[in-house]
Amino acid sequence: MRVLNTSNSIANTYLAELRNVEVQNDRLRFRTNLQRLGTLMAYEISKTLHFEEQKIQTPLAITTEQTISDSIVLVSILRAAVPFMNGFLDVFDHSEVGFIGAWRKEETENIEVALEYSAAPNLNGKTLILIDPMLATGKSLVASLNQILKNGKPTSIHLASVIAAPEGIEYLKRNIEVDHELWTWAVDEKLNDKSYIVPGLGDAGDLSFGSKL
Ligand SMILES: O=P(O)(O)OC[C@H]1O[C@H](OP(=O)(O)OP(=O)(O)O)[C@H](O)[C@@H]1O
Ligand SMILES: O=c1cc[nH]c(=O)[nH]1
Ligand SMILES: [Mg+2]
Repeated sequence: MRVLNTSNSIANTYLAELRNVEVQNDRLRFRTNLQRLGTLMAYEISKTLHFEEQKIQTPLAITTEQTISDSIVLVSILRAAVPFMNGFLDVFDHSEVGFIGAWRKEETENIEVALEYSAAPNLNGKTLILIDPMLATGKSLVASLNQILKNGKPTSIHLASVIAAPEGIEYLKRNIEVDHELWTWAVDEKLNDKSYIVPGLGDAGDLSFGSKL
């Protein structure tokens, strides 16, 4: 697991604004901060990918650069992952993109996750980045990963989160057998009796897009 928010950087300011109940009134800022954290995390992940030398003709001469050789597939878990995913897509602009519709059926200590929509490309030989900003119980992420792996065998798997609860991290350890790397900006204290992350930030989907029926 890589927790990125361990040193001072502008990411702390974005995260602070995301958590701040007053700043949260500005939905555009909330989505923008998720997107910025997606951009910065994508940059950090890029440092762990594979590179190959590419010959480039500039207007003046031929030179070489090391460019990423991975075929990246971004898969985002609706809804809350959409703004966070947009940051990844800004960085990995040639990626293929998939979506999974997962939602927590009732918000209790023992939530169940419903999977209703799945659209993703073939994953054989690809680098999969599965994106969901909130890792609470971990059930959405595990159910989505199991679903998406029906599309093939990626070469590597990155799970991208903004805030993770210790309970969710444990759940991933117990329920994901394939090799993967979990990335997060913060590990919070715990879950409450409705399986919300504390201190967390509230409901990321509602804060991004409004409440649902
Ligand atoms: O780790 P878990 O306990 O599964 O919780 C995390 C999930 O909860 C939220 O989804 P939600 O069901 O609220 O849907 P939304 O994104 O549409 O709001 C969030 O977007 C994650 O997908
Ligand atoms: O704290 C939480 C837990 C799940 N989903 C959210 O959006 N927030
Ligand atoms: Mg929600």
